[in-house]
Amino acid sequence: MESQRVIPVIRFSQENMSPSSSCWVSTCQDVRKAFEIYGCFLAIYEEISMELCKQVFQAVEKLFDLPVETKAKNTSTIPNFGYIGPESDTRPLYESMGIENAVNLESVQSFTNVMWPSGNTHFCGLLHSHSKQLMELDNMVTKTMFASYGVEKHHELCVKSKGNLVRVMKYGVPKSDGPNIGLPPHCDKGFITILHQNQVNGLEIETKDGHWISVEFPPSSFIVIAGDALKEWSNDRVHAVTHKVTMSGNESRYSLGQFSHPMKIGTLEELIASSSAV
Ligand SMILES: O=C(O)CCC(=O)C(=O)O
Ligand SMILES: [Fe+2]
Repeated sequence: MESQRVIPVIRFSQENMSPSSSCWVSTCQDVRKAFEIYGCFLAIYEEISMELCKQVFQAVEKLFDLPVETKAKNTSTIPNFGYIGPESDTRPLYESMGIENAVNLESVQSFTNVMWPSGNTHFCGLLHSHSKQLMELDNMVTKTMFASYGVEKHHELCVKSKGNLVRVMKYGVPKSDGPNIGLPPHCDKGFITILHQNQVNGLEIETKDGHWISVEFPPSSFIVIAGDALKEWSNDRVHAVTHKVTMSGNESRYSLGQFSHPMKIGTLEELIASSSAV
Protein backbone atom coordinates (compact mmCIF):
# COMPACT_ATOMS: atom_id res chain seq x y z
CA MET A 1 0.00 0.00 0.00
CA GLU A 2 1.65 3.20 -1.17
CA SER A 3 -0.04 5.33 1.52
CA GLN A 4 1.67 3.24 4.20
CA ARG A 5 5.05 4.27 2.83
CA VAL A 6 4.99 7.93 3.75
CA ILE A 7 6.13 8.90 7.21
CA PRO A 8 3.35 10.86 8.98
CA VAL A 9 3.99 14.55 9.62
CA ILE A 10 2.59 16.13 12.81
CA ARG A 11 2.74 19.81 13.72
CA PHE A 12 3.60 20.81 17.30
CA SER A 13 3.46 24.23 18.89
CA GLN A 14 3.11 25.55 22.43
CA GLU A 15 -0.36 26.85 21.48
CA ASN A 16 -1.92 23.59 20.36
CA MET A 17 -0.59 21.78 23.41
CA SER A 18 -3.46 22.88 25.58
CA PRO A 19 -6.23 20.27 25.90
CA SER A 20 -8.70 23.12 25.23
CA SER A 21 -7.18 23.94 21.83
CA SER A 22 -9.10 22.91 18.73
CA CYS A 23 -6.47 20.47 17.42
CA TRP A 24 -5.56 18.81 20.73
CA VAL A 25 -7.66 15.66 20.20
CA SER A 26 -6.54 15.17 16.61
CA THR A 27 -2.87 15.72 17.53
CA CYS A 28 -3.14 13.08 20.27
CA GLN A 29 -4.76 10.63 17.85
CA ASP A 30 -2.17 11.32 15.14
CA VAL A 31 0.71 10.71 17.56
CA ARG A 32 -0.74 7.44 18.74
CA LYS A 33 -1.52 6.24 15.22
CA ALA A 34 1.95 7.13 13.97
CA PHE A 35 3.63 5.34 16.88
CA GLU A 36 1.46 2.25 16.47
CA ILE A 37 1.67 2.00 12.67
CA TYR A 38 5.15 3.32 11.91
CA GLY A 39 6.96 3.65 15.23
CA CYS A 40 7.96 7.15 14.15
CA PHE A 41 6.79 10.45 12.69
CA LEU A 42 8.17 13.77 11.53
CA ALA A 43 7.41 16.54 14.02
CA ILE A 44 7.27 20.05 12.59
CA TYR A 45 8.37 22.27 15.44
CA GLU A 46 9.08 25.88 14.50
CA GLU A 47 9.87 26.95 18.05
CA ILE A 48 13.41 25.66 17.52
CA SER A 49 14.60 28.19 14.96
CA MET A 50 16.31 27.05 11.78
CA GLU A 51 19.05 29.58 12.53
CA LEU A 52 19.79 27.89 15.86
CA CYS A 53 19.91 24.47 14.16
CA LYS A 54 22.29 25.82 11.52
CA GLN A 55 24.59 27.22 14.18
CA VAL A 56 24.45 24.02 16.20
CA PHE A 57 25.55 21.96 13.21
CA GLN A 58 28.35 24.40 12.42
CA ALA A 59 29.55 24.06 16.03
CA VAL A 60 29.24 20.26 15.87
CA GLU A 61 31.39 20.20 12.70
CA LYS A 62 34.13 22.06 14.59
CA LEU A 63 33.78 19.61 17.48
CA PHE A 64 34.47 16.67 15.17
CA ASP A 65 37.51 18.50 13.75
CA LEU A 66 39.22 18.15 17.16
CA PRO A 67 41.99 15.52 17.40
CA VAL A 68 40.78 12.01 18.09
CA GLU A 69 42.73 11.93 21.40
CA THR A 70 40.63 14.87 22.59
CA LYS A 71 37.33 13.40 21.40
CA ALA A 72 38.19 10.11 23.12
CA LYS A 73 38.19 12.00 26.44
CA ASN A 74 34.39 12.02 26.20
CA THR A 75 33.83 9.05 28.51
CA SER A 76 30.96 7.78 30.64
CA THR A 77 30.33 5.16 33.29
CA ILE A 78 27.42 3.97 31.11
CA PRO A 79 28.51 1.80 28.15
CA ASN A 80 28.22 3.55 24.76
CA PHE A 81 27.39 6.94 26.25
CA GLY A 82 30.79 8.46 25.43
CA TYR A 83 32.94 8.76 22.30
CA ILE A 84 32.44 6.02 19.73
CA GLY A 85 34.98 5.86 16.92
CA PRO A 86 34.63 4.23 13.50
CA GLU A 87 34.59 0.43 13.51
CA SER A 88 36.00 -1.04 10.32
CA ASP A 89 33.72 -4.11 10.17
CA THR A 90 30.35 -2.69 11.12
CA ARG A 91 30.33 1.11 10.74
CA PRO A 92 33.54 2.46 9.19
CA LEU A 93 32.11 5.92 8.52
CA TYR A 94 30.51 6.58 11.91
CA GLU A 95 31.83 8.60 14.82
CA SER A 96 29.88 10.04 17.73
CA MET A 97 30.01 11.71 21.13
CA GLY A 98 27.48 11.84 23.93
CA ILE A 99 26.48 14.57 26.37
CA GLU A 100 24.57 13.17 29.33
CA ASN A 101 21.82 15.25 30.85
CA ALA A 102 22.35 18.04 28.32
CA VAL A 103 19.34 19.97 29.62
CA ASN A 104 21.57 20.94 32.57
CA LEU A 105 23.98 23.76 31.89
CA GLU A 106 26.63 22.23 34.19
CA SER A 107 26.65 18.97 32.20
CA VAL A 108 27.17 20.79 28.90
CA GLN A 109 29.83 22.95 30.54
CA SER A 110 31.79 19.96 31.77
CA PHE A 111 31.62 18.29 28.33
CA THR A 112 32.76 21.57 26.73
CA ASN A 113 35.66 21.96 29.19
CA VAL A 114 36.93 18.48 28.37
CA MET A 115 36.86 19.25 24.64
CA TRP A 116 38.18 22.83 24.92
CA PRO A 117 40.12 23.20 28.19
CA SER A 118 40.37 26.96 27.61
CA GLY A 119 36.58 27.15 27.26
CA ASN A 120 34.08 27.56 24.42
CA THR A 121 31.06 29.49 25.64
CA HIS A 122 29.66 29.65 22.08
CA PHE A 123 29.43 25.88 21.76
CA CYS A 124 28.19 25.45 25.32
CA GLY A 125 25.40 28.04 24.99
CA LEU A 126 24.21 26.68 21.64
CA LEU A 127 24.13 23.04 22.72
CA HIS A 128 22.45 23.84 26.01
CA SER A 129 19.64 25.96 24.59
CA HIS A 130 19.11 23.48 21.76
CA SER A 131 18.91 20.55 24.20
CA LYS A 132 16.40 22.35 26.40
CA GLN A 133 14.17 23.00 23.40
CA LEU A 134 14.45 19.40 22.23
CA MET A 135 13.33 18.31 25.70
CA GLU A 136 10.31 20.62 25.41
CA LEU A 137 9.37 18.88 22.18
CA ASP A 138 9.95 15.50 23.84
CA ASN A 139 7.60 16.51 26.66
CA MET A 140 4.93 17.56 24.17
CA VAL A 141 5.20 14.22 22.41
CA THR A 142 4.87 12.24 25.64
CA LYS A 143 2.02 14.49 26.83
CA THR A 144 -0.04 13.79 23.70
CA MET A 145 0.80 10.11 23.82
CA PHE A 146 -0.15 9.71 27.49
CA ALA A 147 -3.41 11.56 26.80
CA SER A 148 -4.21 9.38 23.80
CA TYR A 149 -3.98 6.30 26.02
CA GLY A 150 -6.02 7.95 28.78
CA VAL A 151 -3.13 7.87 31.28
CA GLU A 152 -2.31 11.58 31.47
CA LYS A 153 -2.22 11.43 35.26
CA HIS A 154 1.12 9.58 34.98
CA HIS A 155 2.69 12.15 32.71
CA GLU A 156 4.06 14.42 35.41
CA LEU A 157 6.12 11.61 36.91
CA CYS A 158 7.35 10.69 33.44
CA VAL A 159 8.54 14.27 32.84
CA LYS A 160 10.16 14.54 36.28
CA SER A 161 12.08 11.31 35.92
CA LYS A 162 13.23 11.75 32.30
CA GLY A 163 16.95 11.25 31.80
CA ASN A 164 18.47 12.30 28.53
CA LEU A 165 21.53 11.87 26.37
CA VAL A 166 22.30 14.13 23.45
CA ARG A 167 24.45 12.35 20.89
CA VAL A 168 26.17 14.16 18.06
CA MET A 169 27.11 12.03 15.08
CA LYS A 170 29.30 12.33 12.01
CA TYR A 171 29.15 10.03 9.00
CA GLY A 172 32.12 10.36 6.67
CA VAL A 173 31.98 10.22 2.88
CA PRO A 174 32.10 6.63 1.59
CA LYS A 175 35.01 5.63 -0.66
CA SER A 176 33.91 4.86 -4.22
CA ASP A 177 34.80 1.19 -3.75
CA GLY A 178 34.10 1.02 -0.01
CA PRO A 179 31.07 0.22 2.12
CA ASN A 180 28.37 2.88 2.41
CA ILE A 181 26.94 1.67 5.74
CA GLY A 182 26.53 4.60 8.09
CA LEU A 183 24.77 2.70 10.87
CA PRO A 184 23.50 -0.88 10.56
CA PRO A 185 19.78 -1.65 11.10
CA HIS A 186 18.76 -1.41 14.76
CA CYS A 187 15.99 -0.37 17.17
CA ASP A 188 16.72 2.21 19.84
CA LYS A 189 16.64 0.87 23.38
CA GLY A 190 15.17 3.90 25.15
CA PHE A 191 11.77 5.54 25.22
CA ILE A 192 11.88 8.27 22.60
CA THR A 193 14.60 9.45 20.23
CA ILE A 194 14.35 12.82 18.49
CA LEU A 195 16.77 13.26 15.60
CA HIS A 196 17.68 15.86 13.06
CA GLN A 197 20.50 16.34 10.58
CA ASN A 198 22.41 18.79 8.42
CA GLN A 199 21.38 18.94 4.75
CA VAL A 200 22.70 15.45 3.96
CA ASN A 201 20.11 12.64 3.94
CA GLY A 202 20.86 9.03 4.81
CA LEU A 203 18.40 7.86 7.46
CA GLU A 204 16.04 5.07 6.44
CA ILE A 205 13.22 3.47 8.40
CA GLU A 206 11.69 0.05 7.88
CA THR A 207 7.91 -0.29 7.59
CA LYS A 208 6.13 -3.21 9.25
CA ASP A 209 5.82 -4.87 5.84
CA GLY A 210 9.57 -4.78 5.31
CA HIS A 211 10.03 -1.74 3.04
CA TRP A 212 12.70 0.87 3.64
CA ILE A 213 11.67 4.54 3.47
CA SER A 214 14.37 7.18 2.99
CA VAL A 215 13.70 10.05 5.35
CA GLU A 216 13.47 13.53 3.83
CA PHE A 217 13.36 16.25 6.45
CA PRO A 218 10.98 19.15 5.64
CA PRO A 219 12.02 22.57 7.06
CA SER A 220 11.84 22.72 10.89
CA SER A 221 11.30 18.99 11.18
CA PHE A 222 12.64 16.41 13.60
CA ILE A 223 12.04 12.69 13.41
CA VAL A 224 10.56 11.16 16.55
CA ILE A 225 11.41 7.46 16.92
CA ALA A 226 9.87 4.98 19.38
CA GLY A 227 12.33 2.76 21.21
CA ASP A 228 12.07 -0.64 22.91
CA ALA A 229 11.22 0.89 26.31
CA LEU A 230 8.23 2.73 24.82
CA LYS A 231 7.04 -0.45 23.15
CA GLU A 232 7.25 -2.18 26.52
CA TRP A 233 5.48 0.69 28.33
CA SER A 234 2.61 0.50 25.84
CA ASN A 235 2.28 -3.27 26.26
CA ASP A 236 3.40 -3.75 22.63
CA ARG A 237 0.91 -1.28 21.13
CA VAL A 238 3.70 1.03 19.96
CA HIS A 239 6.02 -0.28 17.25
CA ALA A 240 9.76 0.07 17.95
CA VAL A 241 10.92 0.92 14.45
CA THR A 242 14.05 -0.52 12.84
CA HIS A 243 16.18 2.12 11.17
CA LYS A 244 19.62 2.51 9.61
CA VAL A 245 21.85 5.09 7.93
CA THR A 246 23.18 4.63 4.41
CA MET A 247 25.65 7.13 3.00
CA SER A 248 26.05 8.32 -0.59
CA GLY A 249 27.44 11.39 -2.33
CA ASN A 250 30.49 13.36 -1.37
CA GLU A 251 29.48 15.29 1.73
CA SER A 252 29.73 14.24 5.37
CA ARG A 253 26.48 13.86 7.25
CA TYR A 254 26.06 15.29 10.73
CA SER A 255 23.11 14.39 12.91
CA LEU A 256 22.05 15.13 16.45
CA GLY A 257 19.85 12.88 18.52
CA GLN A 258 18.22 13.28 21.87
CA PHE A 259 17.58 9.95 23.60
CA SER A 260 15.18 10.26 26.51
CA HIS A 261 14.16 7.69 29.01
CA PRO A 262 11.98 8.10 32.10
CA MET A 263 13.58 6.25 35.02
CA LYS A 264 10.44 4.96 36.65
CA ILE A 265 8.77 3.25 33.77
CA GLY A 266 7.68 -0.32 33.08
CA THR A 267 4.45 -1.40 31.45
CA LEU A 268 1.63 0.80 32.63
CA GLU A 269 -1.03 -1.24 34.38
CA GLU A 270 -3.78 0.67 32.58
CA LEU A 271 -2.35 -0.42 29.23
CA ILE A 272 -2.34 -4.10 30.08
CA ALA A 273 -6.10 -4.49 29.93
CA SER A 274 -7.82 -1.34 28.73
CA SER A 275 -8.01 0.30 25.34
CA SER A 276 -7.92 4.08 25.13
CA ALA A 277 -9.55 7.38 25.94
CA VAL A 278 -9.00 9.55 22.87
O1 LIG B 1 22.07 9.60 12.47
C1 LIG B 1 20.93 9.22 12.37
O2 LIG B 1 20.10 9.81 11.68
C2 LIG B 1 20.47 7.98 13.11
C3 LIG B 1 21.17 7.72 14.40
C4 LIG B 1 20.59 6.57 15.15
O3 LIG B 1 19.74 5.86 14.69
C5 LIG B 1 21.05 6.28 16.52
O4 LIG B 1 22.01 6.90 16.99
O5 LIG B 1 20.46 5.41 17.19
FE1 LIG C 1 18.85 4.69 16.23
